[in-house]
Amino acid sequence: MVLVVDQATREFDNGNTAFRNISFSAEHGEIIGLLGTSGCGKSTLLRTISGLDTLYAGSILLNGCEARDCDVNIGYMFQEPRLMPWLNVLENVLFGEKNQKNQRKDTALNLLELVGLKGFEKNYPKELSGGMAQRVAIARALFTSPDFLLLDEPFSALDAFTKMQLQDLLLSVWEKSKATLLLVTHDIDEALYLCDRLLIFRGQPGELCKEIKINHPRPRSRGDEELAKEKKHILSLLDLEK
Ligand SMILES: Nc1ncnc2c1ncn2[C@@H]1O[C@H](COP(=O)(O)OP(=O)(O)OP(=O)(O)O)[C@@H](O)[C@H]1O
Repeated sequence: MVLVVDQATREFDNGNTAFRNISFSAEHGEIIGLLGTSGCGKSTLLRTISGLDTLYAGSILLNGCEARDCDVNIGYMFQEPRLMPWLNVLENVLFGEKNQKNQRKDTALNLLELVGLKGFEKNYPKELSGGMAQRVAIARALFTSPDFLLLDEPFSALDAFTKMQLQDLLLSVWEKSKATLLLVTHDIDEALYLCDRLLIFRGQPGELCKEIKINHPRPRSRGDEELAKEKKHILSLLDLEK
């Protein structure tokens, strides 16, 4: 197991507890979806796994090393692309790279081609559509060849068509990189389309109420009847079924 979360809890100074006694694990190359109602601690959990938030109780092991202490290669994507407005597309992908050798530049250019942005390397963020900017964010997240890719609602601000395109793009880059993916999403269809396993969270503080294995082979069909049944099941777990 490349990720082992054991009885993890995050309580803030003001008394808020984001999540409580969470335990799960992930295998190398798995795509895990984190689903749950608003405020049940999904984003905070992702931050603690990334090592950005170190004040958790319990244990979070990444490749056998405690998250707060280790230096694992992690890519992070958010709902908004968070690009540097004063840097062009290529420079955004290369941002933070100390070694400006041509080889790294080639890696960035290859990634931009992979995400469909060949020819836009010199454009600035304000010249891009929302979908294009998120493509840059994907390329940037993959630039360091991360072992783990953490995605916090990465497509939720996009229109339905762009969202579907980028979901397919994510799958195709994952096929090549085989990073372990953790995807926070509110979109059950997206989770069922992309993930190998879903973790369903509930409550405030959030607790893990169910793990669901999605055994469907890829490529999956978005209209699949079995997945539609699974969606109904998830809606009932979240008390959202009408
Ligand atoms: N820095 C903080 N200080 C105090 N409480 C916090 C802090 N960050 C998050 N929380 C609390 O932790 C809980 C979980 O927040 P979090 O953003 O992780 O939930 P979420 O499931 O990602 O929500 P959403 O789906 O709405 O984005 C909330 O009650 C929130 O108020």
